[in-house]
Amino acid sequence: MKSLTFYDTTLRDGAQGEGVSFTVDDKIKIVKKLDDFGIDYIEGGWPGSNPKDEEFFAAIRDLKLKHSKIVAFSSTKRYGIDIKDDLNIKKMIDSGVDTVAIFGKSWDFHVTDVLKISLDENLALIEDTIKYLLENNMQVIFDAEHFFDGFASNPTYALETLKVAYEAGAEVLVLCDTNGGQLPTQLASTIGKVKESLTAPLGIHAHNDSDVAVANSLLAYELGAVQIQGTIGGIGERCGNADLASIIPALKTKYKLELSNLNVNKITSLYYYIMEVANLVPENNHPYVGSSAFTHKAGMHVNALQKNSETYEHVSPQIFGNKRRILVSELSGKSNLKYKLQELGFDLSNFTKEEYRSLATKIKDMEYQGYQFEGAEASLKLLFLREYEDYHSLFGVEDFKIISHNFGKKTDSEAVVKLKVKGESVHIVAEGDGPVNALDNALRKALLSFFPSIDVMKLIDYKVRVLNGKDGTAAKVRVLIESSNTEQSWTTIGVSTNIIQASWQALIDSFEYALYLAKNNGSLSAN
Ligand SMILES: CC(=O)SCCNC(=O)CCNC(=O)[C@H](O)C(C)(C)COP(=O)(O)OP(=O)(O)OC[C@H]1O[C@@H](n2cnc3c(N)ncnc32)[C@H](O)[C@@H]1OP(=O)(O)O
Ligand SMILES: CC(=O)C(=O)O
Repeated sequence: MKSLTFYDTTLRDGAQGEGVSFTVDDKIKIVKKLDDFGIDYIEGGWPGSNPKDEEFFAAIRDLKLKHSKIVAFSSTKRYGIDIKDDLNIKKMIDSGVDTVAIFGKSWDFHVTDVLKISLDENLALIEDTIKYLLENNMQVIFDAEHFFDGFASNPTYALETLKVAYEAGAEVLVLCDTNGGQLPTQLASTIGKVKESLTAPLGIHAHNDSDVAVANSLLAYELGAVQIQGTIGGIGERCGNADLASIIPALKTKYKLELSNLNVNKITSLYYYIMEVANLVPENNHPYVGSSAFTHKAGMHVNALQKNSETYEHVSPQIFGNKRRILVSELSGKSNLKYKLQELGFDLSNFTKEEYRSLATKIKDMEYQGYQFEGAEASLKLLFLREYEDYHSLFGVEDFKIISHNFGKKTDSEAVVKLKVKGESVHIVAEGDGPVNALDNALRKALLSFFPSIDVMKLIDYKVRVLNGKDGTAAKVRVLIESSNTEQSWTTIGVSTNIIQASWQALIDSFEYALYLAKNNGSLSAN
């Protein structure tokens, strides 16, 4: 094995992360994505561990993969039994794969204190297991568990475990920083010494307990490792594994590797897909692939970026299928406003310097009051339309009232809203589970008879943030409402010391924006 290979263990070591529990279907979906991305090895699980992993290996047999090899994982054989009777080894062979990864003990302390056998007996476990798997036509990857701690404790023995594994027929020896305690300088020094006494192909499997698993993996590559193991998003036991969604982009752009088997431009979507399937919250500030990785807020930065993107981006987002985003906020100058408003579809050719300045001042004043436009682009767009364009809302708001009824343990709310639509006064009453729901129902009911297309609009998220907690129940709140139609979603904002008033503002913006979109795409079927 000479060229660099990527070994993904999201489905095995990733599944050892707290809160992660893949179904068989999840695992198969992830395999398809990893294969499409171009990962060389996908460690599917431990067939001897549980029925789910066993079922996964049965199901995966019929799946035609373009590139990836599926790997089954287990420990070396149990001490004191015939290998033919070792259920883990048997299930591994029966799993139907032709590549297996075996972890064996490389730390003398683990041999004496966990396996409770002699150092030589452990060497025999490694040798016998690998030879037996080869006799059963398997290719064997040897994971030298706790290799770095083992080398620090007893270098001769740690090296001996590698030599035995290699001589028995393992095709790559993976140096594992199982406890994740290695700092880059220690790790580099150990790999250097291993290379002085061994010419076998080496791999790296780094855990992230010291927050340097990515750095350690890149260093190992620099020092000649030909296999990098990791997980997408760095998920895994304790603090996780080396994150392939950082390692691969770094190898592509910093080390200038071709990586022609990998669809590096799909790594952003791969990351979000796996976080979704794993039911984990993606890190927006994840390097290279996070939605904030190329998001710029500071006015000075946005100004410079428009002159040359290299001023504030170390690499280009497009390489990873990510994109640049510009935020508008109290930290904006004219450059942010220009970029964002053009992106929102406005023609700014006649917009003057003074108009930019007055818009920036208005936004800064509103943010001082508690607004936050970076997360509420629909309200920002409406603000611009209302102030600078020949724009009229399709309805006017005259009044609203909320009454809450308490029936023992249950409270229902009733909203009365008065609108002006097409010159007509509309007076509607609607009920809801709470005041915001009642207002939403009343607005919807009032507008539906004039604009039936509003029917497809839904509220999908409602967030409240207290802005000055020290004022207790009199505190100012910021309400963000996310809504969607069949094609897109948008977020609107309201700020007030009255939560109902703040919600009402965000709701009004949300309905107004829905009608604006419908009018622009020709779906505003007015009666
Ligand atoms: C560093 C890593 O991440 S390695 C991967 C670890 N992953 C997992 O453990 C997840 C899957 N594990 C499981 O489902 C279960 O632990 C099983 C089915 C594998 C084993 O379950 P059990 O037979 O009940 O054993 P248990 O988990 O309690 O203990 C592990 C045994 O394996 C032995 N063992 C540990 N490592 C090795 C090894 N490399 N070679 C041989 N035996 C080993 C231990 O000494 C212990 O033996 P003991 O029962 O004589 O003390
Ligand atoms: C094999 C493995 O997962 C480890 O040593 O961390």
